[in-house]
Amino acid sequence: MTGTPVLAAHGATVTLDGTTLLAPTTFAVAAGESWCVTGGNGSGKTTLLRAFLGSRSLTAGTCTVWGEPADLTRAPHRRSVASLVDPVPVARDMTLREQVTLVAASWYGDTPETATHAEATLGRLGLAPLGERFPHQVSSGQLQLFGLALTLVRPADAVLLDEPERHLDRRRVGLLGTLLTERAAEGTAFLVATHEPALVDACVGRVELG
Ligand SMILES: Nc1ncnc2c1ncn2[C@@H]1O[C@H](COP(=O)(O)OP(=O)(O)OP(=O)(O)O)[C@@H](O)[C@H]1O
Repeated sequence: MTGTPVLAAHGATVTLDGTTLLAPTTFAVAAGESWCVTGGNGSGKTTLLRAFLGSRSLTAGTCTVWGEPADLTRAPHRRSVASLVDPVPVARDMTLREQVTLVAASWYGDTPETATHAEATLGRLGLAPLGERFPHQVSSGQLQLFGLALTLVRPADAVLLDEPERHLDRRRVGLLGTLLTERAAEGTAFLVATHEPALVDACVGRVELG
């Protein structure tokens, strides 16, 4: 790899009261690469993603974004990283379209790009026909696609996804793999914790934990 990787872990380790949450882990993800994180239940996948988010402190080693420590308090870090790791806040009284548009507007402002990105994301995830519904009026899988829409509608150098296949049928998992490949081709780095072979196949690199 030449240049600074978007995401890099060097001996990243998390222990808590003598328990190992994440064993020492080292790898690097370049711009435009999608990597998966695999391993059994409790092997540390979510812990690793949270370390890159900056919401879980390491006890040894480093997790960096563009060579800087992952730190939620730094605005450049928050600008670089989009994530669907912990549940995204959802407004009960706004439609899916309004919420996706609101997130787009927070990045693209009062420009035509806001509607363009919102509609493209809703369309790509098959949510356009459900745009006028409220969150309680869609299924679990559709709610998962909505969470992905809120994550993917914004620009990001790196996208962290924790088991994005949750509640999705085979066709939607395939769609997600395609989306990942397309967005990576535009330069975004992906780190995806998954138990889904189709998503592993869509990735160019793999970190096996446990
Ligand atoms: N707050 C906590 N206190 C103590 N142990 C924790 C805490 N959070 C997680 N753990 C432990 O850390 C380990 C790693 O958890 P983590 O959620 O990262 O695993 P995972 O690989 O994402 O698992 P899964 O596939 O089940 O989602 C587990 O053994 C878990 O029990």
